[in-house]
Amino acid sequence: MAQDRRRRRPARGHRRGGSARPAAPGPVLDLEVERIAHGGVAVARHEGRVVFVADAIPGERVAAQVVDAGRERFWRAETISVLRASPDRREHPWAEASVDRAPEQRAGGAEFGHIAMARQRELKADVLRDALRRMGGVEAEAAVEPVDPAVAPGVDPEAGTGWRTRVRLHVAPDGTVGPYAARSHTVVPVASLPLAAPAIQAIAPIARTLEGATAVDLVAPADGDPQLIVRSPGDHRSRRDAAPTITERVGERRFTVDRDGFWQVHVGAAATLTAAVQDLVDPDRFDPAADNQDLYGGVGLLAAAVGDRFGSGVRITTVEADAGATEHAGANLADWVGARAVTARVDRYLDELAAAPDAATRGLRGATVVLDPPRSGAGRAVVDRLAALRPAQVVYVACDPVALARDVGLFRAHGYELEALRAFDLFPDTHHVEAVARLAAIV
Ligand SMILES: C[S@@+](CC[C@H](N)C(=O)[O-])C[C@H]1O[C@@H](n2cnc3c(N)ncnc32)[C@H](O)[C@@H]1O
Repeated sequence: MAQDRRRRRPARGHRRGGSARPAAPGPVLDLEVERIAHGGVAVARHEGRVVFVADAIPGERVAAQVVDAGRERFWRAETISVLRASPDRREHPWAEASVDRAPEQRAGGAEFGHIAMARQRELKADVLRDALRRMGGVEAEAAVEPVDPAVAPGVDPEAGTGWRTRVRLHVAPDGTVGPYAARSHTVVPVASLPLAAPAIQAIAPIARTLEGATAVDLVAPADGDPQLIVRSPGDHRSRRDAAPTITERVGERRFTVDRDGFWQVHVGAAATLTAAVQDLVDPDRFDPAADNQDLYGGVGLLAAAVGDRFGSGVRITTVEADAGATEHAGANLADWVGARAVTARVDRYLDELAAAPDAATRGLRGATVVLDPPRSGAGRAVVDRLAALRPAQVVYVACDPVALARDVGLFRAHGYELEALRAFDLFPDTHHVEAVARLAAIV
């Protein structure tokens, strides 16, 4: 039943740029929360209409402020008080992200922090299973595994804190430094950054004002000092300037990475994905002499995982759009004479493979492909091209369950089946989850 408990207060934050907060606030509703949806919001119903409600746990009853009553089919709402708490509700480890604060003052990026860790992982598994059923057409079970403390020293997987090695803070026009509030571009001042690695917590300029800056990037590499980069409107690097680099590590293996380049965010993520890819490549289908591929390869992390698993004779090509990353991949993979790094967009690279003179007889037949696309997934353009080249198996590393599920559906239409699936809690206290799947050519 609709109850006009309280009208929305105007935001008191420090704004930069346009706000994602819609301009049509509605009533405060009393909602029974049903389940979690992709994106971390929960699903409830009000008079037949779906309401997506933030900061609520399935099984709870909450009072929630509707923030976009203008929509016909569904509304969005934010929890303003918990009327019947789930036994899994806990005190948020980040006070500034707590449901006790007004929604417009809640720090973003920790939207699951109010949920006990074990339940966070169950909810992520629910979303993954549901996406695979609806979009991939498969029933698949995968528990979301916490990061093994052995590869993330000092990080307690049951606390969900201290894991982020990359943090972007924003700077408001008055110089206030902080994260954006959830679902907005309002900079929220904070006294701490508990999800960040301790090295980042130690240098984050959250108590300072930085007038004229737009953002601050903080990076804690495995080796060397943490980095603080202040971004300003006129920033640009000459093409002739060498990009600053850092060193990351998985076990004893070192990787050179551009300081601004891509590297997995959780302190234990690179080691976790290395082990997962090594586990999910089916050795019976692996041919070291085939034209194996690491697509969306970054600086070669997962090509190295395959190389370390199958030995120095492995042939593998890592393909990446960012030329700086490919250059590092070439050096990072120097231990394998059969490894090479190519700068290309994956779809165009696959077109070139398909056009090669021996494509029909050889192509990727018998090859193993590691596929680790950005959040939007590989998509039809890449899946159709790749499947036409008939690799024996594809190990798909995915940070978005819905994009993975869509692409699993596309692969299945080409005669591939989902054979194995694991999932990892590489983003504790957020709704994000990483999955690694093996698709094998069946027909
Ligand atoms: C999720 S990251 C994975 C990188 C690497 N596998 C790792 O784990 O470190 C995705 C990578 O794909 C690259 N990328 C994005 N779109 C691409 C495209 N269309 N073709 C090739 N690479 C692309 C990005 O630059 C990024 O390095």
